[in-house]
Amino acid sequence: MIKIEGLVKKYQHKNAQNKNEWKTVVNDLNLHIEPGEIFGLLGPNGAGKTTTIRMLTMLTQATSGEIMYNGLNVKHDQEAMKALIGVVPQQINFDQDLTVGENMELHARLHHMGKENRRQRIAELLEYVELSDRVNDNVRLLSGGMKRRLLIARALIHNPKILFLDEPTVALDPQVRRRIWDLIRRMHREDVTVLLTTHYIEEAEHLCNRVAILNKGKLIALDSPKALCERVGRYVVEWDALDERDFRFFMTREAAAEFAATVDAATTIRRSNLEDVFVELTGRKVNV
Ligand SMILES: Nc1ncnc2c1ncn2[C@@H]1O[C@H](COP(=O)(O)OP(=O)(O)OP(=O)(O)O)[C@@H](O)[C@H]1O
Repeated sequence: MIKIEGLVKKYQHKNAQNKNEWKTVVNDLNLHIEPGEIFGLLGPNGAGKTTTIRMLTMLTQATSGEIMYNGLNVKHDQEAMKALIGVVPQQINFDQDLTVGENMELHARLHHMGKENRRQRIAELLEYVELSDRVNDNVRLLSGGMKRRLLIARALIHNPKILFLDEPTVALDPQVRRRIWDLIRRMHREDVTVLLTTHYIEEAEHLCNRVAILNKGKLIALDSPKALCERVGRYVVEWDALDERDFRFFMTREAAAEFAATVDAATTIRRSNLEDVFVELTGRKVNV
């Protein structure tokens, strides 16, 4: 179980008058994530997702608040916690002069793994992410999707129980994205708790058991994707109004169809999605 209580992060920055002031980028975040969940932090650019992951993975210190993993506290048990977690960063950060196998080896040594254990685990993980045949290639030769898969393999080297992925499929094409999703689902089946950030609505809908929507550092909604969609209405009627697309939500397809029949324009009826939830809650889209 991951327990996040009253988490706050403030950064100092210069305001328009060139004076130092504090900006709160994560604002009193409270979350409990159950073992075995795939949990998504969803929000637009600048919502505070990466900063939250950085605090959870001990890359930056919280200004205040508590983070606990299975009863261990980030402030006091860093070494034990590092053994428990794996991190897939947003930036691809391999040693560019090394091969696929050497990058894995380096990481395994950082985790103080013995020689035989390293050899076995690296072979097993490269097979897992379907990169065994690239073991002797320089990492520069890998495609974007292969690099992401290798980042995942590297993060799993020490058998972590919790895996953090920051925008795991950013800039990948849809087919490659689906392959990464399969990999994440497979880890989930193998009892790894997954916490990922994304600004892809579809990713959150397909993968996550629960989603926390962040906006300007604040938690604005928390539930399963289905329950969040039901909160606004299961169906949407859309039509072209004067200079924009207008829409209304309904709980049943029948109610949506009944309303659509009264609209003096061509209408579309569709299921609601997390993008609709986001627009309803914040008045803006996730992907802008
Ligand atoms: N080291 C820093 N110093 C000052 N401000 C920062 C720092 N890191 C992040 N911020 C600010 O904190 C806010 C939240 O950034 P963060 O990267 O956590 O958002 P995000 O939701 O992950 O967005 P993205 O999808 O763009 O990564 C932004 O306004 C950003 O400019």
